[in-house]
Order: sequence, then C-alpha cells, then structure tokens
Amino acid sequence: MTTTAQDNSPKRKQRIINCVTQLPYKIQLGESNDDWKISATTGNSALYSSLEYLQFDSTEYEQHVVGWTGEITRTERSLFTKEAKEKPHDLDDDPLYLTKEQINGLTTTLQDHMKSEKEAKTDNTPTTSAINNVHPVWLLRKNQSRWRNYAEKVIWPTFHYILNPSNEGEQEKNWWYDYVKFNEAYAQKIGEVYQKGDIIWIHDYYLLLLPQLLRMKFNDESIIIGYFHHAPWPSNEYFRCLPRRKQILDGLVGANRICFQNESFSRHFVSSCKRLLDATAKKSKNSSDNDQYQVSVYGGDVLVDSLPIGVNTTQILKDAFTKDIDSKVLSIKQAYQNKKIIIGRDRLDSVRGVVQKLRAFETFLAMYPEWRDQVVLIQVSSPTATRTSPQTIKLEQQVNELVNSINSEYGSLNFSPVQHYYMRIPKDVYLSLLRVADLCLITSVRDGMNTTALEYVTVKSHMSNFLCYGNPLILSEFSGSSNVLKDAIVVNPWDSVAVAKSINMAFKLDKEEKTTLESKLWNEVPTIQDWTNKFLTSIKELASSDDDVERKMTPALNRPVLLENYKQSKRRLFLFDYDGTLTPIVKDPAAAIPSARLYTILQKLSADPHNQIWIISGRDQKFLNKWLGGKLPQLGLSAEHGCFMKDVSCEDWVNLTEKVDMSWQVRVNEVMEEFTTRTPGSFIERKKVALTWHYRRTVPELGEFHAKELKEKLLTFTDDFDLEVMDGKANIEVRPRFVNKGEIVKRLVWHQHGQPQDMLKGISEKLPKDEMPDFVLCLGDDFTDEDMFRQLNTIETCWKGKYPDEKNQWGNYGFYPVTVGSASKKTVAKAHLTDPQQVLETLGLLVGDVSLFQSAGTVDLDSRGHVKNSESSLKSKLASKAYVMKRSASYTGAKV
Ligand SMILES: O=P(O)(O)OC[C@H]1O[C@H](O[C@H]2O[C@H](CO)[C@@H](O)[C@H](O)[C@H]2O)[C@H](O)[C@@H](O)[C@@H]1O
Ligand SMILES: [Mg+2]
Repeated sequence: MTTTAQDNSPKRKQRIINCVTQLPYKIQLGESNDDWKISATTGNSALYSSLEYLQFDSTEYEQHVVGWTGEITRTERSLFTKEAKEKPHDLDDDPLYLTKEQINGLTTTLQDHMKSEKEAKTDNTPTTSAINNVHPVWLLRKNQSRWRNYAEKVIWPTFHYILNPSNEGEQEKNWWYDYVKFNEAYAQKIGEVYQKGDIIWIHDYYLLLLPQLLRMKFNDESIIIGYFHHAPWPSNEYFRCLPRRKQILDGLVGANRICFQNESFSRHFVSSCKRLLDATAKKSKNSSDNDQYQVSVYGGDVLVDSLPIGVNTTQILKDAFTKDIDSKVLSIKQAYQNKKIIIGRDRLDSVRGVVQKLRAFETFLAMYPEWRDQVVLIQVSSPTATRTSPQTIKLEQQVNELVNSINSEYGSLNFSPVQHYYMRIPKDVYLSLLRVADLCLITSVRDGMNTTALEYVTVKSHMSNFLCYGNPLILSEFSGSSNVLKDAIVVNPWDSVAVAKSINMAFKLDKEEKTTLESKLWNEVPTIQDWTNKFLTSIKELASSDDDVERKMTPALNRPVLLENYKQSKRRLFLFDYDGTLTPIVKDPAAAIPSARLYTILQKLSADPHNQIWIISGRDQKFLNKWLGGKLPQLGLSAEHGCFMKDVSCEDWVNLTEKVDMSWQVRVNEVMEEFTTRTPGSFIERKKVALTWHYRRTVPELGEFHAKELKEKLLTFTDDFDLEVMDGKANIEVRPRFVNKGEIVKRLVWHQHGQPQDMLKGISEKLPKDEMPDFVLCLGDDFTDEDMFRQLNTIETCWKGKYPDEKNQWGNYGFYPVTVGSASKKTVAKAHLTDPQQVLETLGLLVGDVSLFQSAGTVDLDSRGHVKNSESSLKSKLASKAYVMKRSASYTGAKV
C-alpha cells in the first residue's frame, strides 16, 4: 500500500495582472536627472483602494499592477533652475527624453515607494522581499496627454450621452491611432509580465481594445481576461454613433468576462453586441441575483454581468474620526452656527449636475422662505483635465452666474447661502465636510458610480459626537449609485421643484426616521474588499469551468504581423472565398457584386508581380467570369467549390469533374422542386454541376425547418452517387464529394510559384521549398472553406517535418488560414476577421491604403510610443540623445 506524502509547501498565490489607465502615482522630475518625486494621485479612489487591498491585505492573491506613468512633469521648483530661467517655455513642454538608466531608476523608485507604503501599512515591519510588482507603461512622447484624447474626448462624452458635433476628421483619426497605440503598449508590457495561469484584470474605457490584443498576442486559449467598466455604458442609440463602434466591441469581447456597475449598463452593452455584431445572448441570474448574459459572438461565450464597485468603509471610518478632523468639523460648525449645511462635491463637468443642483437650491429658497438664512450650500467643484476647453469654460461661467444670482437674491452682506469652491480639496477637508453635513445633495445627470454617495453614507453610519448620525442623502436617479443605495431620497435632477421639495422633506425628518433610513442605507454600501473578491472569485470559477467545456476562441488576425510578413516575403499566394468574405451576404445572390473598393484593392494586389491571387468560390463560372474574370483577368478563378479552374491570365476553364456521372442532378432537382413549392420564397440555383436550394428569403422558421427536412431526404440517396450535401448560409447545396476547395489549395501551394498550372496533372511534393509560396493568406467564411484551411494546416505540418529549420521569424511558414466571422465559431483557421469590411481593411493595409493603426494588432512600440525600429523611432532616439546631452550639460553648467 502506498501513502501520499502531505504537501506542506506554501500554497502559491493566484497572480493577478491588474491593468489600470494610470499608476496610482503622480510622477515628477526634480532638480536633477534622477531626482524622482512620487506622490499619490487624486481621483479613482475606489479603484485605487481595490489595488491597495490586493497589495497589502489580501492573502490569496499576488498582484502585479500595469499602468501608464501618467504625464511626467517637472516639480515646481525645478522650473527655477538655470535652464528654466533662461528658456522657460522649453521646459513647459519638456518631452522628457529619458535615458534607459533613468527609466530603470524610476522603476526602482516606484517599487521602493510601494515597499515603504507596505511597511507603513504593516506598522513599520520591514518588508524583506523586494516588491517588483509595479510595471510602468512608458509612453514618453511630446504632448503626453495625447494618449488620453480619444478616451476623454470621444468615448467619455458618448458614454455620458454627449454627442460630439464632428465625425471622424483628421484630428479624431490621429486620436484614434494614439488610442490604439496606448492599448498596444499595454499588451507589450503584459507580454513581459504574464505567466501561464495568471488572471488579467483590465479596468475601464481607456483600454477597450486590450482584451482582444492580448488574445492575439498570446494565442493561448487558457488565458483568462476580465474587464470591469467603471463608467456608464450608453444605450445602443448613442453607442452606435461612435465611428469606431465595431472596433471597440471587437476589442472588448476578447475578454472572458465583462462586468458593469449595474444591470442597465450590461443590458445596453448586450444590446449593442446584438445589433452591431449579430450576437446572440442567453440571459440568466448570477449568484448575487443580478442579470447575467452568455453572449455568443466574436469571442463567443463572453460572460456579461454587473457588480457595483464599493469603497473601503473601514479605512474611511478610521480616517474620518480623528482628533484633527474633530477640530476641523468644529470650526466649520462655528462658521455656520445655527445653519443647516448641505454639501456637494463634484467634478465640474457637464454630467455631474452642478448647474441642476444650483437651480434646485435656488428653487428651494424661493419655495420655502422660512429656510432662507438658515441653510448654506457648500459646493466643492474640482477642476477636470478639460478645464481649458470651451465647454468647461462656458460651464464655469454658468455656475458662477448662478452662484452670484442666488447669493445676491437670497444672501446679505454677512452671509452668502452658496459657498462655491472651484478647487481640489485635501482628503481631511473632504472628510470634515462629510461629517459636518446635515444633507448631501448629488444631482448628477449621468455617472457610473458616485463614490461620494457611498462615502457619505459610510461616515453617517458612525455615531459621531456631533450628532449628525444618519443625516440624509438626496441622490439623482441618473447616478449609478441609485441602483445600489435604493433607500436614499432619490430625485430627478431635471425637476428643480421636486428636488426643492425633497430638500425641505429631508430637513424635516426626525431622528428616528433618519436612523431608519441610515440603517437601511448602510447595509446597501458595497465594500471594496467584497467587490474585489467577488470579481476575482467569479473569474476564477470561469477559468476552472473552462477546463470542462470544450471551448475554443479564435484570436483576431494579428494584422501588424501579417503586414510585416507580407513585406518580407517574395512569393505570395492569396486564396479568397467570395460570398461572405469579399462581399457581405445579401438576400439576393445576384446582388452580391464586387464593390469599387474591392476592385481597387484586387487591382493593386495583383499589380505586384510577387503576388498571385485566386478566388475560390461556390459560385458558377458565369458569375465569376462576369464580375471578376472579365474585369480582372490577372486573377485565377475556381468555380463551384473546386469543380472548375481558370488559371491566372488565362481565358480557358478546366472542368475537373468532366468524367463524373451527372445523372444525380435530375433526382436532386426533383426533390428540391418539391421543397420549393412547399416553401414560399425559396428557389433553386442551378449551376453547371452543383444545385443549391436557397431559403434566405423565406419565413425564417419555415425555411430552417424545411432545410433540415430536405437535407435528411437528400441524404437517403446521395451516398449512392458519392455526393456531398452541404449546409451553407441559408442554403443547401449538393455537389460531387471528391472535389472541394481544399483540393484546389493543395494544387496551388504545391506548385512552382508564378508558373502556369497544368490542372489535370497531379502535384509534386518534391518541389524545393524556395519555389513554393512563402506567404499564403487564405480567407473564407463558410464551412466549405474549412477544407482550404485544413489543407494549409496539413501542408504546414508536412513542412514542419521536412523543413524544421526554415521557419520565418514568426516561427511559421507564412501561412495565414483566416475565417471570416465570429471568434467562437468552430474552425480550423488560426485567426479570424469579423466581416467583409474588416477583410477589405486588412487587404487595404497590405496595399498601403489603410493605416496600421486603423485597428489594433500587436505592434512592438518603443518607450515613446513609436513603432520599434521604425524611421520615426530611430529619429526620436537620436533627438533624445541630443536632448539628454543638452540637459546634463545645463545641469553641470558645461557648454554643448
Ligand atoms: O464559396 P462562396 O463564394 O462563399 O459561395 C457560396 C455560395 O454563395 C452564394 O450564396 C450565399 O450568398 C448569397 C449572396 O449574399 C446569399 O443570398 C445566400 O443566402 C448565400 O447562401 C451563392 O448563391 C452560392 O451559389 C454559393 O455556393
Ligand atoms: Mg463564402
């Protein structure tokens, strides 16, 4: 009998790679080249407290934080250096050319900072191990805020129901390219950090492309990616206004789980997937009894649900009830003796509802004269990054006018009912305001989750010595937090009268009523610990359940790699299916004709003597001749799923089924006729060899039902004739079994590139490899195209055995079998493109019509966001060297 030894080794912690838009630090360069100043950033308090929790308190997880450094600036004092005095403007837009040593030094400073934070949290117990889990994403290009433009100026407004007047102009296009690069820089950094088994957790709308990018990069089915969307998700009516809506959804659905702040945001998201990506979704309930959806589309089997973010209630209470804050509260109380205090703290942007709040307060003073002189509204509005934009300036003016008009109407020489502070306030002042408030008023017209509301309820849950326990909260129904704090006094901020009435009602609540309200509300505040653990637990469950289910996700085609390989190859073969690949599927087969764009691209591709292009279609010769052969004679054509072939620059077709008995056509036609009569809208397409029964124009349920029946009937006799009955896209097609698209592919690859074909001769596997194609892009949407992909895979396996040392720099032979359609579809292709539009974009990229950053791939970038080793990267490197020399000279006083 054997006994198993007990495993006493410490359990390995689950590694989490947490990807945030910006590291939780503000980074500044001081007097000298290595004088880094690190301080905490403001904003995103809930997310950063989750990072802190994972970093310092969680015993289950080992966290690695990947984030952009944010704009690296100079400290105020360093502006007074000799150089700064001489050339003040130079330093203002200092592009911060950093040397490798400086980058390493800064990384160490960040790690050390994290280490000392940990020591402070753990009561100064020195941390023995180094903390190597901050991984900065470097993007040091001039105008560092460029990386924010698309997210903040295009996505953010749309997600908050603000439509930009313009569509895709040049400027917006450049913003988009920077957005793509921003995401790519993350993919690259994660590539350096990732270990098999890690969970990748991505946060918010700056990183919407990252999930799919990671899938492309790792090409590893077991990789687990979770995404949490902190902002609101708009209804499809708004979302679909984004010119890049498809790319955005495509990027996102690379995740295994996509989670929102509440059910309506997840519902909107699913609706966008259904409408824009033709997704299907199954709805059920998750363990918290919230709606969850199993979305099948690009990246099939994506779990979509909601989990409202929380706050660190323990820490808030610890920070809010200190002696120092007691005295601050007292002084505020004294300043407004015998007055009720309403507080508000919002960012000053158009969706936080500061204007609505002021209007409601004005209405309140007008409607209830008894409260005049008895109430003060302390409104702290913090400036946003867009402070200098015309919209924010206009908003600022509007707010100032309202404040002045309320104060002049209802104030006096020694009292102003509105105290407006347009500034960021320190945490202790903020906590003092929460404590001192008799009422908190939140009137945002749209937000994801308003953490002020959660923090206020937390502070009011504490039996404070200033008798403000349970003071009420008025909360906008448009705020994400109203889905959580269901027992707040919920108002419509657009209805000033209703808000005014609610303020009056709130002031009249007696102690008991307040206590009841607060005790309910307090139970509704989610904690950050809970939120973090719930999110990660469900992601882990997803990871383990995936082991049981046979699930395969085909990554999106890595277009930058394709482009690079294309450029470096000399014998290129293109194998294109037609319907559903080069043209979108339409109701009438005769209407699916090539677009002008397709012609241009095919013309450009075939103009390159290194390229050979073949269209391998289920269509008949007549159709292909008319629309492709006649107009682009330089293409090779194959009709009826491989029954016929016409070589490049040749006029004659070869019939590969010449010797086949066609008597079956009569019988098949009879059966199809019978079904056509029974199914209104259906029709038969009679080709030279194949017969196709189409039911796209029928009542869908009836068409599908009869298609199934027809197939069963045909299968009863087609074996006798060695025929194949194929389920196409809303069609049933019958043709001889021995021909298929794969046979054509075999013939074309095992062939001396560029030489005429002898269609009736067999293939030779003895050809030298350097005479055969070194780049094959094969695209198809249907299951008949799987034969082509399978054939390419077989040839690749064969070459692996024959030419193990002749792979290219990407570790393959330049074969790209790519399916057009969803990532979840069963396929033997190695990658997918979503639809014919993406196909044209990809081919456009190869012929130079489309920018590399039109959509995401996985491009290696240098630390300044240029494509590695590109011309701009080299130029920037030289400029950087010169700049660094100049700078060190100015520090040492030397002349350059
Ligand atoms: O191999 P392909 O080039 O993709 O051709 C496959 C079949 O395509 C055509 O039918 C399909 O496209 C039509 C136009 O979009 C659509 O109306 C129909 O429902 C689809 O099944 C064509 O008519 C068939 O002959 C091809 O076999
Ligand atoms: Mg097709």
